[in-house]
Amino acid sequence: MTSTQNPPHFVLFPFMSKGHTIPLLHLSQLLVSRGVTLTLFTTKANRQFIADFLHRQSDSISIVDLPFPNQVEGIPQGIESTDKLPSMSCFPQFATATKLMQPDFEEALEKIPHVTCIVSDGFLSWTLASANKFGIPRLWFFGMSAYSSAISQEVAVNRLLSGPETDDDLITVTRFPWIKVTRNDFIEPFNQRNPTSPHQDFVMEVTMAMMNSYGQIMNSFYELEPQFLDYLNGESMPKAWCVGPLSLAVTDSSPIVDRKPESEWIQWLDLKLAQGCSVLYVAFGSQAELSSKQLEEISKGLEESQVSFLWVVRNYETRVVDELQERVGERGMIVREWVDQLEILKHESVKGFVSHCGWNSVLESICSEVPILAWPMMAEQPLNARMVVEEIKIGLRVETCDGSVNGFVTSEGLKKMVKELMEGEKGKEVRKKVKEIGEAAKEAMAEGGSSWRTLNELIDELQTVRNSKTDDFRRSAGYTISATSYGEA
Ligand SMILES: O=c1ccn([C@@H]2O[C@H](COP(=O)(O)OP(=O)(O)O[C@H]3O[C@H](CO)[C@@H](O)[C@H](O)[C@H]3O)[C@@H](O)[C@H]2O)c(=O)[nH]1
Repeated sequence: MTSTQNPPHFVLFPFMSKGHTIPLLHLSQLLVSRGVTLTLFTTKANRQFIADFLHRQSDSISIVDLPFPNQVEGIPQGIESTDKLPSMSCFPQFATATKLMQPDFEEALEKIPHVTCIVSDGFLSWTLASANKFGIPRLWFFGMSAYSSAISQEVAVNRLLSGPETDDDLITVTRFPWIKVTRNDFIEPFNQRNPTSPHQDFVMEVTMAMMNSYGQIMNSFYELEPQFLDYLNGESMPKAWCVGPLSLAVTDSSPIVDRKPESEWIQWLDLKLAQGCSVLYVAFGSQAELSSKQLEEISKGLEESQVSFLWVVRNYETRVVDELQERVGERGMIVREWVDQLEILKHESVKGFVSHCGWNSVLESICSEVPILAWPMMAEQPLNARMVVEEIKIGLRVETCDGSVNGFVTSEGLKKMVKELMEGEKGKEVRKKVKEIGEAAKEAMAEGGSSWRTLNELIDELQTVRNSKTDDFRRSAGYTISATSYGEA
């Protein structure tokens, strides 16, 4: 690292959603191990989760909690995290409400001397205005893969979704012609022929802030998706810095991770290992919503597959899962609490993962060398599922009854693919592949690896920029893009 006047101090502001917060907490750990001090912004109700995640004794991290806006239409009082929302349809109101935090954020920012940069979630686009006010470079973090970012960009720029007759027609992605997508791979407002909605305004604000920021931090590693990362870095976008998989920041000797006493489910996994049983882990992230009918089919499919399974459920109808637990006895375990997913995936008995393909889950599966049975449910998950199955080939896909990306999955469709993943020939192939990619991930994060070097370069570059004579750091990045020029692209 270059010798400088002021030691590096990063401000981190994660979005109030577990899938967006956790990777930034892992990044905190990597930054602290490189001598960076941090101020982490959150809200009062999220503080405990963050404090529990990080070691309380760490002098290098200060947590500042800001009040979450009161009386937001459609958001029940006291809800400050997307996993607690009554429904994900409230997401646009929730995300838009965060703008009201800007004055408090700026008041707190004023008191922090010598901030090197602000790393904030892509959804907190208003933090760019705050960063500009204080002359601080802003980087955004989304927690998406380069693959899904690149495909989404190509599809939007070339207006590929305005063409197909049906939502399941295959569309060739212009710059990546071996990749075919459908309109069903995208959520609102991206899947609309002529997107016009308040959600679309929110997306435009996020995009404009991204284009006028210093760069983005990506939770991925170069060797996993070189064409897609080269594409993003070749376009007129701020630079993407690939510094992951961030979950590899957690090692058994990690200084800032709290160790918890052994949980009931880890004891159950130990027992399964001793009995020589392979376990299927089933989890759909922190915010997926399942209908009662779909829940019944999953229960039936898991029961009839005859495999040992550990299923982590969230806010689901308890009757269905209680009955399943009774029927399968000790062959299966259903957990309703927040678990340490990484610890589960790393357990030697776990040999398969039925996943919604949230990007953190995909990376955690890669790092634990566990193949995936992909069942995308929302957000960019259908694209992640395509990447997992068709591009990097570390997983299979559940069968939907109509063959559509987001179709209903029957117990038969689930059972058949669970058996293939755990016992079949295709399962063997993806298991071999995920092992290779898992090893490459560890190399990328180890000393001298691509992600290790990139993070060092990023810290050095930001330090140089901040300690240079000019305050206009944006000039060195060489871009200022207006809403009009993006709209015309
Ligand atoms: O009981 C639990 C449940 C979840 N997790 C962790 O929570 C995170 C969940 O992240 P992810 O697998 O990405 O799922 P979501 O919470 O659904 O993530 C949101 O954010 C991701 C990153 O932007 C997107 O890829 C997803 O589509 C979006 O739904 C992972 O680190 C899990 O290990 C736990 O540790 N314990």
